[in-house]
Amino acid sequence: MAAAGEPHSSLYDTIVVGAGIQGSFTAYHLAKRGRETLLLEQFPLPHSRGSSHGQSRIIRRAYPQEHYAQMMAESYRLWEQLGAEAGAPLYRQTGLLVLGADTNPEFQRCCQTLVQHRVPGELFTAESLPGRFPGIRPHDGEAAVSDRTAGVLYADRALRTVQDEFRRCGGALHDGQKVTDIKPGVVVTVTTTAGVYRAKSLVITAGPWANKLLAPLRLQLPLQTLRINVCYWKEKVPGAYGVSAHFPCFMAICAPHHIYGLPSNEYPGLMKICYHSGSPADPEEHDRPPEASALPDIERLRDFVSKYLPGVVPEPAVVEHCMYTNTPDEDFVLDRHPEFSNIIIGAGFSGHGFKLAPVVGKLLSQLSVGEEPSYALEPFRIRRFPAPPPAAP
Ligand SMILES: Cc1cc2nc3c(=O)[nH]c(=O)nc-3n(C[C@H](O)[C@H](O)[C@H](O)COP(=O)(O)OP(=O)(O)OC[C@H]3O[C@@H](n4cnc5c(N)ncnc54)[C@H](O)[C@@H]3O)c2cc1C
Ligand SMILES: O=C(O)[C@@H]1CCCCN1
Repeated sequence: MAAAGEPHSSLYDTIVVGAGIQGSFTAYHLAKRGRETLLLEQFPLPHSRGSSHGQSRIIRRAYPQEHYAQMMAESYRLWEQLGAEAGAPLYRQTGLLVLGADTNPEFQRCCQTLVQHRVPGELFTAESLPGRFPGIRPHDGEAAVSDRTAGVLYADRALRTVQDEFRRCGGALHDGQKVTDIKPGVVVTVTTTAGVYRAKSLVITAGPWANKLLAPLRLQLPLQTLRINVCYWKEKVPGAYGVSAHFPCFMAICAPHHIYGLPSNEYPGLMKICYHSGSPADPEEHDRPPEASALPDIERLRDFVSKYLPGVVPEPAVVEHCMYTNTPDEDFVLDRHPEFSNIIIGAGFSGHGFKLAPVVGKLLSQLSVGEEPSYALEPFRIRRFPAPPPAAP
């Protein structure tokens, strides 16, 4: 086994490009199995220009799609295991409320998966909900279902922990090295701004930069990169919507996009409440201030806060930024490159991939060693997208 951080072979089993949560988990699973693994990251770590930074993410089993609800059972176990290995918990159970019109099909599918998977929780009507959670004011015809297993992942800590554990298992992590060229073949050659590396397989988990890396490999996925405003809102009474007051996470099924919130914790007195969409942006422009036309999301959030959360000031107190990489159906891409079978792609996590990263990493590691994946990968195949029209002559 290699000493921490030191490759001892010029030919790696696998190179993973991108040390966000998906690449870091993939590398961790590989190193844990004794594979010689190199994880490459373009920016010095930690950084906040991709999708995996920040203190919090929701973890939940309340999913309308069966395939995610199923994967989440294992994901919880793997998060628990990683926390135990590192000696620090990686999430806090707070519960989650899914709020929606009781006739909404997505709301009903969430209820069904929770029942099918025997997830502990309760169903509330618009009348019964305020008795239990006085901070939320639902409207007539709305209902809520709780997922008691849900909570808040400590995202920054989780990312650092999985990278530390990867190194502890003998993996090499080179940050501040941008991959500038990939030569496919039985042995893949990867050139960075600092060196040339070779491996038997390559995993690309480049977040919003995925299509930039795939273009020279003659592949473009239908990905849309969005800049998301991450908004924090002031509680009128500090702590009233806090984890200590047992306020849960929530996900409101609204059209055209959901609104979700996390109890106050990371910034005392501030609740994180966000819109599940943003404005199209190139990841290189992540830090550019938004144009006025990019703010309808904040208007929608103000309206939601004033209608549903009477104890929260309807004006964002802090706005940070993060990137989504969306597929048209918001399902992930977990697949082999159609031409180069030893190049594996993990992309399009569509704003909901953090909680699933332990399982995603396992699946990508299985694909890269040529093993049968533990879950059916049909929902995640590249071929579900219509082929792009041929380029004009
Ligand atoms: C505001 C917001 C809220 C979210 N909320 C939730 C939530 O509550 N629950 C949940 O489960 N998920 C949530 N998500 C989604 C989740 O955070 C993402 O799905 C996940 O972080 C995606 O990780 P990634 O590794 O694919 O991408 P990234 O974190 O972007 O990682 C990709 C990495 O690749 C590197 N890279 C790119 N190109 C190169 C190159 N050429 N050479 C070397 N390195 C390269 C990048 O620098 C980057 O570090 C949220 C996302 C956002 C933005
Ligand atoms: O993955 C999640 O749980 C959050 C909340 C809902 C919208 C997407 N992101």
